[in-house]
Amino acid sequence: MSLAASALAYGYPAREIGRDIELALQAGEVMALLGPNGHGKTTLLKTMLGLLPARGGSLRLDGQALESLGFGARARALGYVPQAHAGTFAFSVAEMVLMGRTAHAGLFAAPSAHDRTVARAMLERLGIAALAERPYTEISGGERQLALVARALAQEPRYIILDEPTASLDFGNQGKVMAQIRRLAAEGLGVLFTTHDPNQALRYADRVMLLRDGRALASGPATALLTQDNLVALYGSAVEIVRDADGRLAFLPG
Ligand SMILES: Nc1ncnc2c1ncn2[C@@H]1O[C@H](COP(=O)(O)OP(=O)(O)OP(=O)(O)O)[C@@H](O)[C@H]1O
Repeated sequence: MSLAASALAYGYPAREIGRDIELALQAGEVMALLGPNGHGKTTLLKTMLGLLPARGGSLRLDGQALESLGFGARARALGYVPQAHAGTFAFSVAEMVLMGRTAHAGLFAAPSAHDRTVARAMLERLGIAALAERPYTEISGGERQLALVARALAQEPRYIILDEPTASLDFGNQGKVMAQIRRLAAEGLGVLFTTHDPNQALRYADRVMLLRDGRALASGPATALLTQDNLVALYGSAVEIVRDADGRLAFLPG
């Protein structure tokens, strides 16, 4: 069971962003994608989700060509947490999360009691049940981010792809969301997330891909690849390293 890219080239109609991507996200594992701003992380995620057409190579979802699957089959399998955005329509947070169930119920079907139970459980899981009746447009950026994670979980996907899931979260909520990510993998989901924090990748990811200029500088076990030399090569700037008495590492920029 995997979401796999082979010789993948990706980008926009008028512009290639990256190529030669070999990636197989297995069920039950957490993979982090790291790279400098503007080097193709979001574009690669959208391509893996089938939201942007691949420019070359292949994508397979549990062995089947991604493009051969209908929208519904893809939506049931792949959950997406985009970067938090302001949102335009004043749906309540509960309604927003319930929309995650449309992959199961169909766009025009009324949500069932089960759909409502799942959506409610995900609000509680993310600690935002108290926001259920608030308009999505009137909650904070971090609260929106938690609601987007709850919506993707309400979909009950087999793989979940998160674009900077902790970017606007406070310290406590960063830990909560990352703990959820590990829990989802323990429950059998494949999890792929982008982050600008190598420490987060080191702590929570099994494997990492280091993306520079749209290509993989390296891909493999997080503990083996997250080294000072690799991070200097990835970001093109100085990286400091600190080590505690037990030998645990942390990276600092500059
Ligand atoms: N719709 C688009 N059409 C054409 N080019 C785009 C489009 N969206 C993004 N780009 C370009 O694609 C490149 C990669 O952008 P992308 O958003 O994938 O980078 P990223 O690594 O996710 O960046 P960040 O860490 O800043 O979020 C950038 O040069 C960006 O300007």
